[in-house]
Amino acid sequence: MIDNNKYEKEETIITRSNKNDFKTSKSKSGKPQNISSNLKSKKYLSVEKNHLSFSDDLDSYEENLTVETFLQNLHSNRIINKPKKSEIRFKKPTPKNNEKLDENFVKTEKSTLNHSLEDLEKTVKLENGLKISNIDGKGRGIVATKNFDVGDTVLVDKSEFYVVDSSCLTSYCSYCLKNKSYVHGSLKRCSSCKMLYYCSKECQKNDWVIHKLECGLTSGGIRKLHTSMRLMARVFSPLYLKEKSSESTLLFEHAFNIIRYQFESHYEKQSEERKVKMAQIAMIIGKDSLNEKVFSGKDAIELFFKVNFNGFTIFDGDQNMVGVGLFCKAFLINHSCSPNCSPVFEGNKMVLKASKRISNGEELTISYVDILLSLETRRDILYENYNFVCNCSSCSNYSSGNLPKSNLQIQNLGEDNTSSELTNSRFSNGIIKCLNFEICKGYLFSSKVYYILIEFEKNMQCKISTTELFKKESNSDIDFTDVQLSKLGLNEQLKNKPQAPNDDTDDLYKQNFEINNSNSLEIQYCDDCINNNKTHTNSKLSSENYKNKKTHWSAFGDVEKDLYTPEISTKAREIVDTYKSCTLLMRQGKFMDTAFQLKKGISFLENMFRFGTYIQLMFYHDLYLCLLELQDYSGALDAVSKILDVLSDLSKGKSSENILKTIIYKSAKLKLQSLLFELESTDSNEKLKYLHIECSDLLMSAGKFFSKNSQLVKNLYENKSSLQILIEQGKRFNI
Ligand SMILES: C[S@@+](CC[C@H](N)C(=O)[O-])C[C@H]1O[C@@H](n2cnc3c(N)ncnc32)[C@H](O)[C@@H]1O
Repeated sequence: MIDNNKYEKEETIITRSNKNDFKTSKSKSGKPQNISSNLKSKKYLSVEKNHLSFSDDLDSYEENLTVETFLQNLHSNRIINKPKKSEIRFKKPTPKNNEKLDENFVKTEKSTLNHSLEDLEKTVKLENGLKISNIDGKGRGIVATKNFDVGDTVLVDKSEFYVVDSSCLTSYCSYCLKNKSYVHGSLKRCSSCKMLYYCSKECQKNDWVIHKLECGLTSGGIRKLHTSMRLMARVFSPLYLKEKSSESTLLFEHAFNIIRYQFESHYEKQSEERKVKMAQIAMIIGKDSLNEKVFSGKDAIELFFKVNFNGFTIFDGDQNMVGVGLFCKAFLINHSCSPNCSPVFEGNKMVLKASKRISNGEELTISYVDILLSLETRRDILYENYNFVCNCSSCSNYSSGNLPKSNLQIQNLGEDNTSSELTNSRFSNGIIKCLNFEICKGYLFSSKVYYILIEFEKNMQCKISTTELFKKESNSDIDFTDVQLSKLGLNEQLKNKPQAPNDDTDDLYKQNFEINNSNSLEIQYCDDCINNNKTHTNSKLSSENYKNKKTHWSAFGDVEKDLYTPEISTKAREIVDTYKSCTLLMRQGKFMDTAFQLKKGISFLENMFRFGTYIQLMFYHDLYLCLLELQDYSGALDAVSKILDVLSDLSKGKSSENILKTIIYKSAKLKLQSLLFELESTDSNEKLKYLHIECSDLLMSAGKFFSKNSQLVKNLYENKSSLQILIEQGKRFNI
């Protein structure tokens, strides 16, 4: 079934005749009939970093379909047997109609959500040291029955149902999830659906049993199934298994039953609109099983919600998002914005590591969202996607107010006076990403603008005139620029100066912000972040700044005055210090040293996640800058936690060379790219010297860890031609 890269050959339309197989039909034109031609989804179940992945953000497929009509039609087999459009256009149900819904369900097996925890434990089979418990206000959860140290593996869980995300199907083997760069030869495409890729025939063969339905749906004409829909097709596959007793089919069935009977669906809490969306998907994917009444309509819809609410984003060793999977133990882990565990993946295997010390009796938690998001944003995501309001310590500490709100709207008035958005939702909490971020890597932010931002965030739009942005302030360690913020209706807001938490910060506010009468405001911003959008390059790597250790990226100056409790501030300082040295070391390519530095500051890890939240709230911009810098190199938190994994493994006498290599490789590659970028725009001798030092550092550090023949080194040297340019340039300047 592997295509052997004959992509150009004519597409085959497959009709499977076995009664268990999925049938596709031909349209008059001879092309596969598109049974979802009315699918109009633009967005689909999104997969976000550190999320349990899904949100059912589908646009409606069939606007007037209701759950009730879906079910009614289902039972009269009208929907399944190719309904006419007119037949499935019904009015929205009244609540009364809704009540009738249940009567229409074909009852299959009852959900076992209410079964005893002991039964669940027998089914799920957790490892020693863990048990399932009811957790107040959260449903079921997993609790430690022994102590775990930071870095310990707490749980290992292999997914039976997972998919490579549609955006990267060509880069990963759909079975073993290996990236193509680690595969001998190229990935081969499934000749049937022409959508999935495999690294070997063996992988394709192993995947076939679970890919079959997905393959049929795809080759049946729905050429571009969403990631989520493909996952759902996979979940349905065990219903079509022929060899009922083989080991793998038993595993699939076991997993399927856990998903079907144990995953939470939040069905009752879902809006009619959402249910309709799921019904539409059920019509497409679960068609046959619904026809054969293996499932009731409600069961099918619920199953889709279950898949929706319980998926994990899978990452590869480089922390790139690969796809989504369902994990039949880990689904029980509840969320906290200050979690004590963090999942890492080896293919479809999740390894849950303790990111904090976990005591006997403590609940295991992971973060379903990016902890660097603002409280408000986290809340929105959690409520929207997982139907709960988080009450963890990070959230409740701040629920009483005094929070910077998100959604600061700042517009950049370009030279031609066209306005364009400067905001970035991820860093919406007062940190404004430069429009040209990919080039500039710049953020507008400073703890000094903290208070003013809070004010601005209250529904107003500010305009920044770029012509005023670039006056440098001399004698400043950090490059600041005076920014003229002309405002829209700001008068009242500015007169009512924002409340600072204490006198010191109030003074700080006074020193830094001047309100003038002409409806404009002088404000100081970190300059390099927004330095001339058009020409700004990666200034953090510029030689001058590097040598003087005072780039705006390494503004490791004093942490600003305490904005919150002394305890938090002290912790923040410690972390800033740790980050400071880590960032520097990492920037120099001294990864081993970075690791040791991190080991020294091991308490950093314990607080890393917790402070992920505080960092942004407090606007300790130095700390945040460090984070960003680390992130630039190798995915910040992930890289750091990986380094720590390495350390903890090393200290247990194990070697995690591969992890370290991956970090180094990725970091090195990124660094190289930045250097080359710099190089292209430089004509200064001085700078070239610096670039060469950087490069040799880079290669030396790479050389420390790689054998010359390793794939990683080969990959790194793929950039050889660019390196060559660098060397040639160096020769010209006698370096
Ligand atoms: C992946 S499941 C976790 C296991 C779940 N408690 C159960 O019993 O199946 C996610 C669901 O658990 C609940 N949950 C997770 N974390 C929570 C938290 N911090 N507070 C309240 N509910 C939470 C929500 O209902 C959420 O949709």
